[in-house]
Amino acid sequence: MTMSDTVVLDVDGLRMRYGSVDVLHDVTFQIRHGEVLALLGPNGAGKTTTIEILEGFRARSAGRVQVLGADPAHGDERWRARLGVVLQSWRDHGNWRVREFLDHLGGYYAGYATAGIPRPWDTGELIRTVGLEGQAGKKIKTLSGGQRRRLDVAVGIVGRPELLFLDEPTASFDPQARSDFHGLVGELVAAQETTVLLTTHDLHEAEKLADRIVVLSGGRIVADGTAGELARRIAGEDEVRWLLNGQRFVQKTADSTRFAQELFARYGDDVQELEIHRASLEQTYLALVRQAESTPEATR
Ligand SMILES: Nc1ncnc2c1ncn2[C@@H]1O[C@H](COP(=O)(O)OP(=O)(O)OP(=O)(O)O)[C@@H](O)[C@H]1O
Repeated sequence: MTMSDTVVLDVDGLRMRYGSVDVLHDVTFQIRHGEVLALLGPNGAGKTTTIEILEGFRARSAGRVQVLGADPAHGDERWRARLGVVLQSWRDHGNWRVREFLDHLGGYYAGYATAGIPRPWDTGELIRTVGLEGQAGKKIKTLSGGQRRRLDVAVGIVGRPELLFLDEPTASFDPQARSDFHGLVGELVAAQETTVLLTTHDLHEAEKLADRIVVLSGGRIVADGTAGELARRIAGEDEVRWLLNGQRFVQKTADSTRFAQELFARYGDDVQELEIHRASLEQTYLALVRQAESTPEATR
């Protein structure tokens, strides 16, 4: 995947209030072309609200938002054709057959093709890409859960979106379907250079797919960086364990690679059973959320 410096999504000081309750406070982040960004956060943190504002489905209370160069509150059809949204699961159109349904939806995008981006995606090629060749002639209502999710993805990308929104894409997937889906998104990003904004509660998914992670807690961004950067900042140090002349040692260090090099330089083959434990994204995430939740409102 190539990431460029072009900012495709720019959120600055975003606020959202439902009635008298503020649910987003001064949310600021950017996404660059070709980047996969995972938006993480506990239930009620404001992820779906943020995504809906960015998609143009919900009006914000304040702040500046630019998505593919336009304000989503005023995005026209041409702008919308450049976005892809993978919804929770396609329940309608059960009597349509997979190929005719995708053909039909693709028709909406034909007028929005550009010199660089042929729209829509050729239906046969799209069906192969999402792995539904065997179901192309079947009615949607006869598809299994995993096959439906593949269809959801096909619906989301039929217009070859420049920016793809995935809101909890693998919730309720079995491990095989989840793994297939991750492969599919990885291929899409690599081949099409699509930019992706993903929300998930699955930290392995975030670690696997995302170049960058933004953590939202109580409507505020509490962290923004790569999984490695967040781990180093929050969990701090790696733990190195080894056995030397029959004795066990444990050492915390900020630079475990250098520590191990020095250990071998000093003791050579006498160092045995070396283990390096890095903080997992899960530990980091839980620490971040705990820290945010224990900070008094007035000091944030
Ligand atoms: N239409 C609405 N009217 C009033 N309050 C709402 C509305 N939609 C969401 N909220 C509130 O806004 C807050 C943020 O909700 P949101 O759905 O954006 O969170 P989330 O991070 O997506 O949560 P989850 O992980 O549970 O999906 C919550 O406190 C929720 O109760």
